[in-house]
Amino acid sequence: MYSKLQYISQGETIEKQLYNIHQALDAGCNWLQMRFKNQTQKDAFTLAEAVKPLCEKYTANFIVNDDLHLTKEIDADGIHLGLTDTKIDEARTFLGPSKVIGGTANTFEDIENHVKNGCDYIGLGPFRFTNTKEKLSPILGLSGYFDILQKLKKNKIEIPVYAIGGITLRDVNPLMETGIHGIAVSGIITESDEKEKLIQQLNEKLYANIIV
Ligand SMILES: Cc1ncc(COP(=O)(O)OP(=O)(O)O)c(N)n1
Ligand SMILES: Cc1ncsc1CCOP(=O)(O)O
Ligand SMILES: [Mg+2]
Repeated sequence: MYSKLQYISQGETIEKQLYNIHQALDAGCNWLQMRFKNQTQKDAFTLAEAVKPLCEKYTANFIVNDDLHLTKEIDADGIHLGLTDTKIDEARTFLGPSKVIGGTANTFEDIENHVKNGCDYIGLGPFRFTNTKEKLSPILGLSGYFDILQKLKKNKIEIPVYAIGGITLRDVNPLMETGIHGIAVSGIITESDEKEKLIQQLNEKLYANIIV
């Protein structure tokens, strides 16, 4: 089963990224998306080369944001692609069946298309405004998730959906009630002074109804 908590990395330098990633893994994250925007290919590769063994050490899934060639070159576990990034079907052809491919969605139709094109999970958002990303799609709010998840159920479309965008601890219960699989967060973990405690609290809520 896909982990219910994804950590999306932050940091403007290789050092800051590595620090944030290491801290998040050490505090208990087991799904990492390396998001290193506006960088040279060389720096992105250098960071990915350091992140790969770290994720292996912590047995965390290593997902690369945006960069198809880097995903293949570094042999990451997968990639996350947005609505204006490489198309999901092209990525599937390029990466093969074993890599995880995630796709961003803002509407039910986005999810329908992604599923048709071989996507493995959806990042649905934004839930609310966030400073972590520029040029946000329309904010969904709780009612947006509720409507889209209801439509998925009605149309018998099954794919893990992650809520994303400005999510805090107290949003987890109401979001999970809409039928999402989990959450993808960046700011709350990066900025927390008590990461281990926060991740434990998030996981308690995310896995509350799972019987092992
Ligand atoms: C899990 C998850 N969901 C959505 C996004 C956003 O992807 P995208 O729209 O391509 O924006 P950037 O992250 O590339 O700025 C994501 N990264 N992860
Ligand atoms: C990458 C991305 N895509 C939509 S919102 C977002 C940022 C999520 O980060 P945060 O949890 O800090 O709002
Ligand atoms: Mg993108």
